[in-house]
Amino acid sequence: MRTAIILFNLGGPDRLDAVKPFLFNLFNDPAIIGLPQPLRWMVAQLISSRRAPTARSIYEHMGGRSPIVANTEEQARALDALLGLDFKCFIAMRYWHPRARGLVAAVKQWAPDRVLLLPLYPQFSTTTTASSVREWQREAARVGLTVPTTTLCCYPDNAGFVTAVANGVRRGLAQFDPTLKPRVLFSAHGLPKKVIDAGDPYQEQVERSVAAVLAELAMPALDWVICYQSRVGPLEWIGPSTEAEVRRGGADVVPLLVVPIAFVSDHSETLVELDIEYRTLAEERGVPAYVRVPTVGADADFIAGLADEVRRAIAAPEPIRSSAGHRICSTGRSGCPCGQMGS
Ligand SMILES: C=CC1=C(C)c2cc3[nH]c(cc4nc(cc5[nH]c(cc1n2)c(C)c5CCC(=O)O)C(CCC(=O)O)=C4C)c(C)c3C=C
Ligand SMILES: [Fe+2]
Ligand SMILES: [Fe+2]
Repeated sequence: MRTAIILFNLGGPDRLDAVKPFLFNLFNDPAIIGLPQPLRWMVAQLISSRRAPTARSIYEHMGGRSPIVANTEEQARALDALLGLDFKCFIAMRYWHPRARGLVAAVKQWAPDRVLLLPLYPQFSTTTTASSVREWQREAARVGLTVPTTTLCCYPDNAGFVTAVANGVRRGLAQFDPTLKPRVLFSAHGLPKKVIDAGDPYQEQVERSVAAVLAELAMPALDWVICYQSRVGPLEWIGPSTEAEVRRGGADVVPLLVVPIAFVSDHSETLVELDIEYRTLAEERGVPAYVRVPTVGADADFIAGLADEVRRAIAAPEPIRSSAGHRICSTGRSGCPCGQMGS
């Protein structure tokens, strides 16, 4: 039985000239801006033009490109090595290359008996996982890739993921002067509040990830908070913001340990926003020490956790179907909220 595993992530520009079209693809996604066409197309042109200079300077800090593809390739190689020859990982980024459109033919040519969609987002959101799944379904239908396909919707408290994050927290805490009592900021990508109000389970799943990490750490006296970064646009986003928490760390004069809890590899949101912008803010605000925990990347525990999810998904009974009738969840988790979110 040959299984093609499609690893989804958001993607990022591979050169500075790609910043604007990457942003356009992002804002033209109905999962991000829910306007009808041609209005969405016009708004996406406007916002991507406005955002491009800021985004360009972000990517200039990383040598003019996002490292997200290279980092995802490393994860794919590690997962391939663990799963063996009956499995093959392919990478599909949502807003820049390699994209689903260019990938479906290669997957079809590999002649899998089944396809497993594995988002590199531990927590499900309509803006990320559901959007990637929908694009994959469209592209697979276009080339007649009709083999059974299931989606691993989410794995917020996967044991390997949780252990990898908890180990990162332990290593991070060890970097502080033992007389100091750092505060842990679990930082996740934010979302507009109205997306959560419409029933998106992302925030609840982020909270579930943090609860699992805290349970594994078993440090009842730990000072911690969940916060949300990377806000763009005029809408109200869920909070507290990571930026506000960095300021609070300065006001309270506590050292900060920043832990990415929704990103599983490094890119602009970690290498620039956390490592440059918030570190600078922390220095300006008098935070006594600022340490950022690396993302889980190709950490052995994390990759083993993904392999567990793959094996469990394959063994699961009939997947939960979304309201649109698509197979969206193969976790076998009863009551998994993704099933109601449409695909
Ligand atoms: C405006 C809406 C956005 C929503 C909603 C959103 C959700 C969301 N994004 C990620 C993960 C990533 N985002 C990345 C970049 C990025 N995201 C937005 C906007 C929204 N994201 C923008 C405009 C950008 C581009 C960079 C910038 O201009 O700031 C990336 C990739 C970064 C890279 O490759 O360098 C990731 C990954 C999640 C997990 C999420 C919701 C849960
Ligand atoms: Fe984003
Ligand atoms: Fe699910």
